[in-house]
Amino acid sequence: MGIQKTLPPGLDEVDVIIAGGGTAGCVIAARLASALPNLQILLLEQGPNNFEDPFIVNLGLFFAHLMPDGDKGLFNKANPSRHVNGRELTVLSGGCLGGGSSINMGMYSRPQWSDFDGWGVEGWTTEDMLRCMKKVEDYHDPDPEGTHGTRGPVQVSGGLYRAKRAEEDFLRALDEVGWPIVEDLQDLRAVNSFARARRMVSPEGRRQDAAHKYLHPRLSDRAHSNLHVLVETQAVKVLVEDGQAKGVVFRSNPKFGAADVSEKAVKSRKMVVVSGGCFGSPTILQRSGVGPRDVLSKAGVPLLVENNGVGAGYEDHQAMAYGYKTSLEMEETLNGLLFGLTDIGELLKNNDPRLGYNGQDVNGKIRPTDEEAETMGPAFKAVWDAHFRDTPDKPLAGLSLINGIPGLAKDIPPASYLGLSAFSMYPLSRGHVNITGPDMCDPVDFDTGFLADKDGIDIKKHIWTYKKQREIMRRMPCYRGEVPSWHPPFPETSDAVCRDVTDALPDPIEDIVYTREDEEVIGLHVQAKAETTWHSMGTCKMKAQEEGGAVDGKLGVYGVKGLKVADLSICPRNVSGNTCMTALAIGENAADIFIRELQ
Ligand SMILES: Cc1cc2nc3c(=O)[nH]c(=O)nc-3n(C[C@H](O)[C@H](O)[C@H](O)COP(=O)(O)OP(=O)(O)OC[C@H]3O[C@@H](n4cnc5c(N)ncnc54)[C@H](O)[C@@H]3O)c2cc1C
Repeated sequence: MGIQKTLPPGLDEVDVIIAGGGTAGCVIAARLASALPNLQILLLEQGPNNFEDPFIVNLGLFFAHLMPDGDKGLFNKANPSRHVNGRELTVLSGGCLGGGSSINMGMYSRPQWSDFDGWGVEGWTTEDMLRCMKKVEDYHDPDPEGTHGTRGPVQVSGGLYRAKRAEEDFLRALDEVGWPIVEDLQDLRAVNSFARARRMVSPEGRRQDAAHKYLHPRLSDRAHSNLHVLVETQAVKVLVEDGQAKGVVFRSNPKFGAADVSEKAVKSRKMVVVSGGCFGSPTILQRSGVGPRDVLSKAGVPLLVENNGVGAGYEDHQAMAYGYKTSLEMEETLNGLLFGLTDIGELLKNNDPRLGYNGQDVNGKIRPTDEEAETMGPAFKAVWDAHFRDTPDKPLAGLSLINGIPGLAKDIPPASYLGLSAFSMYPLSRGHVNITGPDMCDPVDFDTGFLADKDGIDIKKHIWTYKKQREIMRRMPCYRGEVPSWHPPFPETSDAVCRDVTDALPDPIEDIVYTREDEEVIGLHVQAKAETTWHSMGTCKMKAQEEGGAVDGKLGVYGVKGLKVADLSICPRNVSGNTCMTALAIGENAADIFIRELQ
């Protein structure tokens, strides 16, 4: 049937239903359809098709999806929280075919070696996941450690464009501060180092989303008549009968103007895979009657299977972004696009190389020394000893040089800014994603949990990172000061106060000395400004049920036969990297597991 918006007559029963056509979902649907040609595979995606959409295939237009009126993303609104100054954060997630991989910034990043091994689940070791990542990748750059794949569908390259002056300035500053620059930051081992960034783009600059790389080729090759895709179709709930998944209740998504939005059912003979991402998966399960007793009772959904792991333990990499003034020319940066001054039509007409550029040229993963950790107080030291000291590959923070103001800047005039984004790799704080009623349109009770850990350790991590990143930026030859609204408001009397400079800082450049009061100012600024990195995960964790897990090592939902979850919601613990490659690798590993079970 290919891609449709309504289920064609005669297709009211299939073998496998995949609810959610995002990053992992597309991989699973494609792999199952190829490996099991005798099985009918149906993929349901709540958002629109993404095929050849210029705002998707051109990575450089990613910022359009951040706009509040974007129709390819889902804007998940969190509850107000005192831990982030009472703000109601909005966390964007993928909302079209290809999910997050269709709208993300395409930054290529992978976890550290200790991450997957640390999950402690058979079949999900780092060796297992490295095999899956290699299966995903077609890596175009030097690979000194031999950890990358070259035969997978997803091309990884530098693309066509780099902002050379900012990149070289930043590398020079890194050298001055003493951070090593390595060839490959993503070899699963590199830490306390930086590298030129790679992107999930082809060498010609085309985005490598999961739908274009896995799904669309199979839908057009005439060899996969068993693969069916319904877009603009919401999976409302899984039909669970006698402890077994029997099908899915769905409806056309009213957001796209369908005339008939009544609920219908499609049956599955063998398996239902929920792959709705960190927000979609727990809410689909809870509407199905699978979840914590109190949540379902409050929402008025009859409890079929008590499963306390569904919806609990939400996490993200909490991010800070810092803006800097520079002597760069406007056209050496992406600020023209970010401030809406560049004519996108012209870029498209001229096939401008910046269309394949995500504005990130250098990335790093950094951690303090044991001695530095010691100076950050006994509570920090306890966390350090428990989570970091014996895993020396684990960074505390990820840094990226951003070739423009790192966000939607309404409060400052257009100019040639640079940004530095710094995110916390393993935050301690946790939130939740729960339904409040039985219907698709009932609001979701979403708590990010950001910065809510009892000893303020997540804030301390950002304070340490703030100081480190600023010392790099101050040493860039093009540095001309900080953008005050994108920095803590240090008092005039402080060494750390933000000032414009008319030239590069003269040598020797001394590190800023921060007082305790300055650190408090940074901490308050973090609470006022911390944002999502869009790396939501962990709301259906794969771990023992008595430890709060929702699914087992074969991704089976505890208490329901034939029901699986496969996306970033299954991550039992965080990973130190941007999460798209992890989601793709989860899709590959899940597909292998399901194929073995379905054969
Ligand atoms: C703006 C943004 C920028 C990012 N930048 C980067 C980056 O540069 N590098 C990187 O590595 N990672 C990045 N990420 C993160 C990465 O893309 C995601 O973590 C990853 O794609 C998530 O994969 P997933 O399979 O878990 O979920 P998704 O890809 O979100 O898939 C879930 C799918 O399920 C669908 N769905 C949800 N509910 C339902 C329902 N009820 N019925 C039917 N369908 C449903 C959704 O529409 C979606 O398509 C970014 C993410 C975003 C949003």
